[in-house]
Amino acid sequence: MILSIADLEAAASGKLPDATQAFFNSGATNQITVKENSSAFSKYRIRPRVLRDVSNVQTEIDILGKSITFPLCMSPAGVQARAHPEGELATSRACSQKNIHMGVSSFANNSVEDIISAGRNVGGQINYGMQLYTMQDREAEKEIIARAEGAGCKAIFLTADSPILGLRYHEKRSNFKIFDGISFPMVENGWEDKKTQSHDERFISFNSDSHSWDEIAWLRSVTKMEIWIKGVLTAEDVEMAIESGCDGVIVSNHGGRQLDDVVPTIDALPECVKAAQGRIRVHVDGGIRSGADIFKALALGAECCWVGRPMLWGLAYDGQNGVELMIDILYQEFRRCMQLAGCRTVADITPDRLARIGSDGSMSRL
Ligand SMILES: Cc1cc2nc3c(=O)[nH]c(=O)nc-3n(C[C@H](O)[C@H](O)[C@H](O)COP(=O)(O)O)c2cc1C
Ligand SMILES: O=C(O)C(=O)c1ccccc1
Repeated sequence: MILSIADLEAAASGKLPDATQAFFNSGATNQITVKENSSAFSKYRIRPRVLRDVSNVQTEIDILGKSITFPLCMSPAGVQARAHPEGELATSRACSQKNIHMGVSSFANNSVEDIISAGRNVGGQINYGMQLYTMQDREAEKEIIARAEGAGCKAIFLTADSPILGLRYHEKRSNFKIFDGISFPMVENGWEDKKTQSHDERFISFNSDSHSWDEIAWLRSVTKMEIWIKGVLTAEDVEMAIESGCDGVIVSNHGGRQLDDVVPTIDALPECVKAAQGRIRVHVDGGIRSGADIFKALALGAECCWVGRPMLWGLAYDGQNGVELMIDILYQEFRRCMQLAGCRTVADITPDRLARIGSDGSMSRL
C-alpha cells in the first residue's frame, strides 16, 4: 500500500534498474548532504494552536501570477525518460491535472514545446519555468531561452551551483549510461558524434565554468521572462541576486548532488529569508518528503517548496498517475498538517508555529 513518499520511494526503486536508482537517488561523494537535507527537518517541531475553526482551510497560493493548489512545484530534473518512457510529458500532464507549476530541465528528453502542449492538452493552465545552465555556446543558450519563451514559459531558472558537475561515486560505480538510446532535444544540436561520452565529459563540453553574476544582465537583454537563480545557500548570494535584479532565488544544493558537505537547505533558508527582507522571492528544495516538511519550510519563511526525487519516484512507479499520486500524498499531508496545527491560510504558517530542538534536547521558540 502506498501511503507516504517513503512507500513510493520503495515501490519506485524496485521498478528501476540498479544503475538508474544510483543516478536518481544518490548524492555527491560521501552522501552527507543528500541525507542531511531530509534529516535536518527533524530539529524543528510544530507548535499547534487549537480550537481555531479549520473547517475552511485555504491551501492555495499565487506563484508566477497564477494560483496553485498548495505551495509545491516540480523541480527541474533531467533525463525523465529513464524513469518512464513518457518522461516529462507524463510529469507535465500530472502537474496540469493537479494545478502545480513545473520546472523543465535543459536535459529533458522531450522538447519544451511538447512538454507544455502535453500539459495544456489535459486542460490545465499551469506555469512552466525553463532551467538553464550557463552554456559555453551563448547562441545555443539564447536559442533555448527563445524556444522556452515562445512555448509559454514564464521564468528562467539559472542553475548556479553547477559550474562543473559534482563528483558522483555511486553513479560512476554503477556505470550508468545517461545518454544511451535517448534524445535531449533542448541541447543536443551538433552532438550526434558525442553519444559515447560520460555524464561528466558531456557536461564539461557544454557547460561554462566561467559563469558569473554578469550573466543576469545578459539574460535580461534577451528575455522578458522572470529570472530566478537556483542553487543559492547564503545571505551573501541572496544579496548578489537582489543587486543583479533577479526576481527570485531557489535555496537549493541540487539535492546534494553537487558539492557535498554544504548546509542542508532547510538550515540555509532562515539566513536567506532574512537577507531577502521581502525584496526577492525565496523558494526552497532538497529533502522535502512530507506535508509537515512543506509546513516547516513555509514557517521558516519560504514562499513555496519544490521537489525533485519524489516526482521521479512517482514517474517511475506509474507515469502520470504516479506523479499525481505523489502530489496527492503531499497535498493531503500538508492540508491536514495546516488544520491540525490550527492554520486557516498559508499566511497563518508563521515562525511561531515552530520550535527548534537543540542537540541537548532543549527546546527553543523561533
Ligand atoms: C535525477 C536528477 C536530475 C536532476 N537534474 C537537474 C537538472 O537538469 N537541472 C537542475 O538544475 N537540477 C537538477 N536536479 C536537481 C533538482 O532540480 C532539485 O534541486 C533536487 O532534486 C531537489 O532535491 P530532492 O530531490 O531532495 O527533492 C536533478 C535532480 C535529480 C535527482
Ligand atoms: O544529475 C543532475 O543532477 C543534473 O543536474 C544533470 C545534469 C546534466 C544532465 C542530466 C542531469
